[in-house]
Amino acid sequence: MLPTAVHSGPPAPRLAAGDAIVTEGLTKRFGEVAAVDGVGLQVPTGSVFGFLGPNGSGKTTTIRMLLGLISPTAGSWSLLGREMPAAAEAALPRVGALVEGPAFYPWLSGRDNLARFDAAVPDGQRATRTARLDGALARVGLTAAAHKRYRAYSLGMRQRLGLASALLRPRDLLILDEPTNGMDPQGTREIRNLIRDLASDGTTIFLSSHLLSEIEQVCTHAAVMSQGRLLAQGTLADLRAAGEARVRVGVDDPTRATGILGRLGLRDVVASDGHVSARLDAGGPVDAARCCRALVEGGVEVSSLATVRPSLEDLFVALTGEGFDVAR
Ligand SMILES: Nc1ncnc2c1ncn2[C@@H]1O[C@H](COP(=O)(O)OP(=O)(O)OP(=O)(O)O)[C@@H](O)[C@H]1O
Repeated sequence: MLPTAVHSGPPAPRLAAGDAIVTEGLTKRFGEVAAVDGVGLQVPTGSVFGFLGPNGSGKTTTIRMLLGLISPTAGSWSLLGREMPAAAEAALPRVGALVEGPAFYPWLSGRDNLARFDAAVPDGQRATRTARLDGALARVGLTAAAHKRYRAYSLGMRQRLGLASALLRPRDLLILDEPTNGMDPQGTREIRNLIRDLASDGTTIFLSSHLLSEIEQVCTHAAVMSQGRLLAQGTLADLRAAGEARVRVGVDDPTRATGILGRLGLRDVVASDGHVSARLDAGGPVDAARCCRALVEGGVEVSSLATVRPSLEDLFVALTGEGFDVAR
């Protein structure tokens, strides 16, 4: 899927059978504020899809609409190929979610809390409950701490118990809102490994984050939100490739080199200590080899040559006009 950089109304994506989530023109207004504004998401089945955006950009509101927790003001969406909200009863049992942390009782153990959740699900057969609880606890690495009271759990353990509650049934899609928010590096690593684990079993995972590093480490795809609007989406590789490349050449005479590259028609030519760099327009007539040839023919000594692509961070800052937290 090619990245779509969208600045004036996102195109409505085609409804593809292979997509776990599709939204078209999804919009939520709170009074005058458009918290989510015409969002068209396309989340391929089997992807680990990062929903990235600064605080307040509309991620949680989008997720709450996807899950039917609030109604959109406009737009439509489907989960696992089923039109929502009409097919909620068929689709939602196959969707696990972690939004705003489930309410657990502090004085009950993790396992007892989970048992309460399991008992509340209509198809939770009693005879198989023990196996379900043990399976979910094992999945999130809480077997040893299963009988500890919830109030003694670390933030990471609490978050993992939340995930366990989402995993009591086999799921085709997991929707996780900021699953590592507020966690220390160790807890973050644990959740990240768990996500990789779940994804390797074929579960589609849609997770929101305001941390670019989170998305880069675990996701195959990403979408970027800013002020309620979807600015871009695609595979991480496609998003990276969408940024404009620059050629950077080590030279003995940057001033002369600047003139030569300018005459070639390159834009944004910048000379710095021992180097000259310029923008390489994608598909344009001038590539790095041609730059090098022109410089040498013009009497400039070339000591190094590199094509530099902007990082994802550069791209996202350019799209949103805001800095992202790139590390915790
Ligand atoms: N119930 C509500 N009533 C009024 N405004 C709301 C409501 N819920 C969200 N908003 C507003 O909608 C915008 C988007 O909020 P949202 O929580 O979806 O963003 P977010 O990207 O998830 O940010 P964060 O990571 O901080 O939760 C914000 O301006 C927020 O104040």
